[in-house]
Amino acid sequence: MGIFKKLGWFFKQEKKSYVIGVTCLILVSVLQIISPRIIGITIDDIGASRLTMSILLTRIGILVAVGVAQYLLRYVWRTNIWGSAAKLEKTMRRRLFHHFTQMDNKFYQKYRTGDLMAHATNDLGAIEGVAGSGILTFADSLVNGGVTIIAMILFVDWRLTLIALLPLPLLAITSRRLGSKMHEAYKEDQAAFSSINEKAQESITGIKVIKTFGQEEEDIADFDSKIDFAIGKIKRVMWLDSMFDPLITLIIGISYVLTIIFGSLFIMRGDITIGQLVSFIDYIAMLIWPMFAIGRLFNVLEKGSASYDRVQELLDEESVINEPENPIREKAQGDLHVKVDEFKYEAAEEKIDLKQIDFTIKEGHTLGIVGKTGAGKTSILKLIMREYDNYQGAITFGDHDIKDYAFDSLLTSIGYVPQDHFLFSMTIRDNIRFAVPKATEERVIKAAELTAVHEDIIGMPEGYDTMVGERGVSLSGGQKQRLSIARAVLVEPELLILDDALSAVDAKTEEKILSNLKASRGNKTTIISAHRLSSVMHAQEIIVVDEGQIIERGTHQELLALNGWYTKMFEQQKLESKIEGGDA
Ligand SMILES: Nc1ncnc2c1ncn2[C@@H]1O[C@H](COP(=O)(O)OP(=O)(O)OP(=O)(O)O)[C@@H](O)[C@H]1O
Repeated sequence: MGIFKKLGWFFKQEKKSYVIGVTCLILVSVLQIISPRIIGITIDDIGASRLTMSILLTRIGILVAVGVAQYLLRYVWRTNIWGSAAKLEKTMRRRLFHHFTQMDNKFYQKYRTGDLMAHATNDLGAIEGVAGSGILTFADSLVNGGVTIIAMILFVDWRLTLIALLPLPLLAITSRRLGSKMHEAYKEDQAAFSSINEKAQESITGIKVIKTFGQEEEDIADFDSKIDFAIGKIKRVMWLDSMFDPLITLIIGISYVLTIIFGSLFIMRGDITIGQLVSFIDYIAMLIWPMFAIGRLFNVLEKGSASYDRVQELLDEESVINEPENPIREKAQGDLHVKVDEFKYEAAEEKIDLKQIDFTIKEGHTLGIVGKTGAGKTSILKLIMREYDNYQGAITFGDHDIKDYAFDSLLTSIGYVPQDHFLFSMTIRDNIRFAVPKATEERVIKAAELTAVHEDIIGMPEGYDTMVGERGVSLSGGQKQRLSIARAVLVEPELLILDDALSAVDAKTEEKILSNLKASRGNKTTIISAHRLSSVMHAQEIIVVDEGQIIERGTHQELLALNGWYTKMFEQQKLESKIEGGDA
């Protein structure tokens, strides 16, 4: 029942619909007791030879009117209660999705995609169940059951009612016990479902790797073990659930036996008529559903409650990256100054991921960041994009610290092209104009030309209308990279960040893209992080990062003169491209 309290905010919000719905449910229950009563009276009238045609027709008329009224009332409660339940699902779905969009990297490291998907599907479905079938079964079991019992007392005999209901406490005791077990079992069941979801998502995404390494059998075995585990959990839920139904059948059976034995005695003693006993037996039949409803109610409520707790746990997670109270809403632009004294991904870890990083990029200039893999290049870029706040030092963009800007002001000024590019399941055109959905065709084409991908696109069967993503055309790594750059370039960002974004394009195309960018971006700033030194050669400043620190800095010429890591790499790469027959 705690879930009703947890969802109190929603029931308050939808008070009107629920009052109408539950009132109609009560009226249906009240109308329901009329038919057995009329049948009972009619049987007694037949026994006493009192039944005339006009009485019979009047009673048939009443039965029809009751039937029609029930039909209409049922329609009203259904639309009100089911309609509200759908609203709850929509509200929770939006709340959860909005929360997902607000969360930081740590959140996505903690929760896997499959787990989040399980929350957004199964759990929300179970919560909706409370507002729909939960309320229905709750009202039905209480109202229907209550009204029927009152009818039994009023129209037949209170003693017989008491006798027939003797087995009921058994139901109450068992329901209480099973309820708490069900809550725990369902929580475990949902956690197991999350882990299947995670596994399925990972296996589908990584299917190429699995196949390449011939790990299909192992992956299937792993999946099987997860399914077996989940089935064990589901079985327990079903086992607990299935305890209710036989119990209810048993209780009803005992009630029938008691009714026949004591009802016959009461007739013989002249306390009730045969017609009243017939009505009574009808009323007992009418108690079957409310009793089953109680069983289902516990199931629905415990599932809903466990799911609500799971979803609430996600909603309670707070992002550590937040906007200040009065954020700066002007567009971030100007010189970029990065001064990071120390940064660790995990405060508890000893390893320092960045230290003494200090550089300024003048507005309109280009900075190159190079260094071996794992040196800290991407980490610097992540800090500029405010993915982490827990560093010592300050990063200013224009006149303000990046932490003082509204997210929108800072992030719309930055066009970021990550190493692991991601294209959506939409047309090439929509992928390019993702951040500016209303961009004209000219702007889209210009962005594609700048990034040397236009020719590739028009060579595709449906040109810019070609679908990409999971269900679309297969693109090469280089094409994907160039589309990702086009998407960022179209925004004309104040700061364009290319994070090893040209690694899959050949040296000639890279040169073309870089010179296009240089010519088109005027006084806008660019950061290029790369392994291939030819990507950064023309930058006004290049920093060499190693183990989270800047070990060399200067222009291409200055760095060559240093005769350090940069020079060594440059010579090595020149040799490699000569061997490959390239001309970079
Ligand atoms: N989310 C994270 N949590 C903890 N450590 C991380 C995280 N991301 C990166 N690191 C660590 O920070 C260090 C620097 O990584 P970073 O990705 O910045 O290197 P990089 O120079 O961009 O490497 P590459 O050229 O291979 O992309 C690495 O030791 C890496 O393991």
